[in-house]
Amino acid sequence: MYTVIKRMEVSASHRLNLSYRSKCENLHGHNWIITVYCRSEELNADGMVVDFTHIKEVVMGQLDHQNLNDVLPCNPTAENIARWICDRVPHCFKVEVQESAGNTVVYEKD
Ligand SMILES: Nc1nc2c(c(=O)[nH]1)N=C([C@H](O)[C@H](O)COP(=O)(O)OP(=O)(O)OP(=O)(O)O)CN2
Ligand SMILES: [Zn+2]
Repeated sequence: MYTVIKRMEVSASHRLNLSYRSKCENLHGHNWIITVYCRSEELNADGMVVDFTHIKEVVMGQLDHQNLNDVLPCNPTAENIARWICDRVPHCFKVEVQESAGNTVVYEKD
């Protein structure tokens, strides 16, 4: 079994739509540290599970320096960001989204 791990820093903005009053309803930014895990028993013809560059294109290409409310079709919480990435990267089984030093979400496929 091979595991590819790609870590990236995404600078972006968001505002959360919440059912309670919160400062997070206001537009603000984070430097999210995003770690993507991909796993496969087999390598492709290029000898890879998935190219690091492809993972970067999916994540950075679509999220970096964007307003995540304009990109995700749902509330851009760390949980939804993690799921959104996992659904788009080939062979991805886990995504960690660290919003700040003390706040991290992990999404894993069943
Ligand atoms: N489960 C989640 N909780 C919260 C999320 C989230 O995505 N998932 N997101 C937010 C907001 O993005 C908010 O901007 C977080 O702001 P922050 O200042 O980091 O939050 P805290 O004050 O709780 O963090 P400290 O590290 O304690 O300063 C809020 N919640
Ligand atoms: Zn936030």
